This record gives sequence, C-alpha cells and structure tokens, in this order.
Amino acid sequence: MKDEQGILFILSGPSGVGKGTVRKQLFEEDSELQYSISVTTRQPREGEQNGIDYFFKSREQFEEMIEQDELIEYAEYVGNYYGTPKQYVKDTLESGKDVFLEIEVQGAMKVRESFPQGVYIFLFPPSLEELKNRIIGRGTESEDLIRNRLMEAKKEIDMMDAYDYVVVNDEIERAVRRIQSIVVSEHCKRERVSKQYKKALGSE
Ligand SMILES: Nc1ncnc2c1ncn2[C@@H]1O[C@H](COP(=O)(O)OP(=O)(O)OP(=O)(O)O)[C@@H](O)[C@H]1O
Ligand SMILES: Nc1nc2c(ncn2[C@@H]2O[C@H](COP(=O)(O)O)[C@@H](O)[C@H]2O)c(=O)[nH]1
Repeated sequence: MKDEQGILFILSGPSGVGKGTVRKQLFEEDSELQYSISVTTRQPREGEQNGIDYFFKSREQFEEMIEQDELIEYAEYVGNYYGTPKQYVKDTLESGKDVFLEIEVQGAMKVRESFPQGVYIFLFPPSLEELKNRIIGRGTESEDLIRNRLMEAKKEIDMMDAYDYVVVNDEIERAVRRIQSIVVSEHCKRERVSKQYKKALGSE
C-alpha cells in the first residue's frame, strides 16, 4: 500500500446530460485517472461491450453480489440495478491512483457515507429543453423510458446542492476542461494539507 491514497472522483447528473460523453473525452486526455466499470442488469445497447462499458449481469447474479457485500453502493434506477464493485475501487485507491465513478444520484449519496473525502461533481444541462433533446437525440431508449428518465432528472437536479462542484455541460470541450481543473485543484489542496501535517510533525 502507498503512503498516500488516490482520490475518488464521483460524477453524477441527470440521464442524457452527457456524463458518458464527457468522461470518455476526459479519459482520452488524462491517463492518470482510473475508471471504475459498473455492474448493471440493464440490457447492453448497440455497440456496448461487457467489461468495457459495464459488467452486464442477470438480476440473480446482481443480487448475489449484494448478498456477498461486493458493492460499495447500488441503486435501482428506472427498473434496473446499477452498482459499483468494491474491490477494484479499494485496491486502486490504496495503490495511490485516482478512481473515477460515473453514477446516478442515489448511489452517489450512498458513496458519500463511506467516502466523505471523495470529490462530488454534478454535471448540469444548459437547460431542461436541451436535456430532453439530448436524451431523445441519443436514440437508445423508448418514449416511455425517456419519460421516466426525465422524471428522475428533475429529482436529481434537486440534489445538486449536495455536491462539491457543479459543472455545466454546454460544450463538451469546456466541460472536460472544467473537470480537469477540479482534478488538478484537488491534488494541490491535498498536497498542501499533507505538507502542513508533515511540517507540524517535524518530519519535513
Ligand atoms: N455538450 C454537449 N453538447 C451537445 N450534445 C451533447 C453534449 N454532451 C453530450 N451530448 C450528447 O447527448 C447525448 C447524451 O449523452 P450521454 O450518453 O453521454 O449522457 P449520459 O449523461 O451519460 O446519459 P445516461 O445517464 O443516460 O447514461 C449523446 O447523444 C451525446 O452525444
Ligand atoms: N448508482 C449507480 N448508478 C450508476 C452506476 N453505473 C451507472 N450508473 C448510472 O445509471 C444511470 C443510467 O445509466 P445508463 O447507462 O442506463 O444510461 C446513469 O445515471 C448512470 O450514470 C453505478 O455503478 N451505480
């Protein structure tokens, strides 16, 4: 185990705001962050791959993971389970690397209970109209599911004050740059704090 743990970054926001798009772009530009692949019972969308986009499981397999305490958090969202594997996050943070979660709000609030030192970022749409256009434009959900996801979106937006940062996803590049600034600034903060501690302890 390294002396200093990595930082846990949590990105949430309503369905269709662009979390996946922004995260993929961020990872193309930043090889230091490690993405935690979630587990879900949702059916794969066209082009999605098991072990890359998600670990796709049956409900029985997912419930077995809950039973075995293999998830840091899980939530039922619009009829499917989604959860974050515990071991990967724990091992990666302990090795000193940063971990990035892209999860919905109920799950993020549960993570906060066990990782209050995490950095919680809420991705916000430029408008509700644009959110609706994006989710419809993606073309991956039926009308019914889109309606349900938009209903959830309103509740999720009500929770944004519980986050450390709110980032508007107006343009992808700008949203990515804003998140990169948060990552850099959180590292600087912790470095300063750890130097202060070392100084106070006379070990520097
Ligand atoms: N800044 C942006 N401007 C315009 N379109 C965008 C922007 N960001 C994302 N999109 C588009 O919006 C749609 C939804 O994006 P994405 O799938 O990344 O959202 P998400 O928040 O991950 O959704 P979900 O929570 O449902 O998985 C996609 O078609 C994507 O190309
Ligand atoms: N609580 C969790 N939510 C998660 C996790 N992985 C993804 N998600 C979120 O679920 C919704 C729907 O995702 P979709 O891929 O079906 O569009 C979205 O907000 C994801 O961010 C997780 O491990 N835990």
